[in-house]
Amino acid sequence: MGPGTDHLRRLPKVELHCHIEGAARPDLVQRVAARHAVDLEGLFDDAGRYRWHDFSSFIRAYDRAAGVFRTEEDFRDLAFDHFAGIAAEGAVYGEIFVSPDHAAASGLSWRAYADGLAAGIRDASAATGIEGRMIAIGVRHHGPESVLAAARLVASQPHALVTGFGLAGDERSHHPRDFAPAFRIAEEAGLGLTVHAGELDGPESVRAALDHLPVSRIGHGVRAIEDPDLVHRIAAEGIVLELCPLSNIALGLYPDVARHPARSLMATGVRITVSSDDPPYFGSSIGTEYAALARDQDFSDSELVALGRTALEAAFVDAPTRERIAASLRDW
Ligand SMILES: Nc1ncnc2[nH]cnc12
Ligand SMILES: [Zn+2]
Repeated sequence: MGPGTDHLRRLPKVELHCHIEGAARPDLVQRVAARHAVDLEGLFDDAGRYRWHDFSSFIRAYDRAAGVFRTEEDFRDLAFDHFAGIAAEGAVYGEIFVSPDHAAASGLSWRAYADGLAAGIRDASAATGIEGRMIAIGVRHHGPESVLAAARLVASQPHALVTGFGLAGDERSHHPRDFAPAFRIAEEAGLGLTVHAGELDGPESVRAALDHLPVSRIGHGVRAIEDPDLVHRIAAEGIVLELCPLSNIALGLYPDVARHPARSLMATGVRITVSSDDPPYFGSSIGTEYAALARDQDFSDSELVALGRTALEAAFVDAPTRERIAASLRDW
């Protein structure tokens, strides 16, 4: 990261968009696989990185690595590793996407899966002071029925640290209106709402999501930049974008950080935040996202802290916790 690394490391950060299964580092996956004698042949390349080359092969590797985690303790270890890691990079608050579908694929109940992850968050909080919450997601390419079942499950079994509901997976499958019933259930359960859009598909996908789903945030949303009217609408409605620049570059949306639309979106009045998405897959981390914007888009310290402030305003967290963390950003 070069000069100023320690300074940037200490700058307080807030992360809204990280998939917990996508945060599983290869060495942790190997350790947990050894517990259960799982064969990992072909999952990693010679340098020990996940092997994938496009969104579909990324999802296949992701699902295979996620399937290694089988017990409540495995998920505790995964959440602890993630939250302790981002705290070491200066994060003071983080949200993770968690997945009822992946819980089921691992042979765990939703309750055991969420309790395991919550134990990891609480242990990391005790060790570092970081706060964390979970957003349950439905997987879009598993279809509307699956997402509806996920919403019903999460709404019928509330968990103190599960404060949001969202939709991830392949944006090119199904129309947002097909998921409106699931979002209505999550909304009635009092959960914060977000949807992945404008990542694998263009601005029309973001517009359809806003037209049909009662969300306050969009996961990515970056390709809204291709439609000035839509950018204006997003700014006017105060919708917060969960930008993930290094993920976008890894998936080939933009050639490099300098040409990522983060600053352009901010300049139009859109409320932006930055996150790592799936760190070991995309060579990202919350710290390197901030450092990349500082280095390649000239974000000043106060602009970087403002990203965290926006993220905290948009966070799916109770008011006292939000206020306590906001105070730590003000003090910096
Ligand atoms: N970048 C991404 N886009 C959509 N769904 C995902 N699930 C995990 N990472 C994702
Ligand atoms: Zn994502």
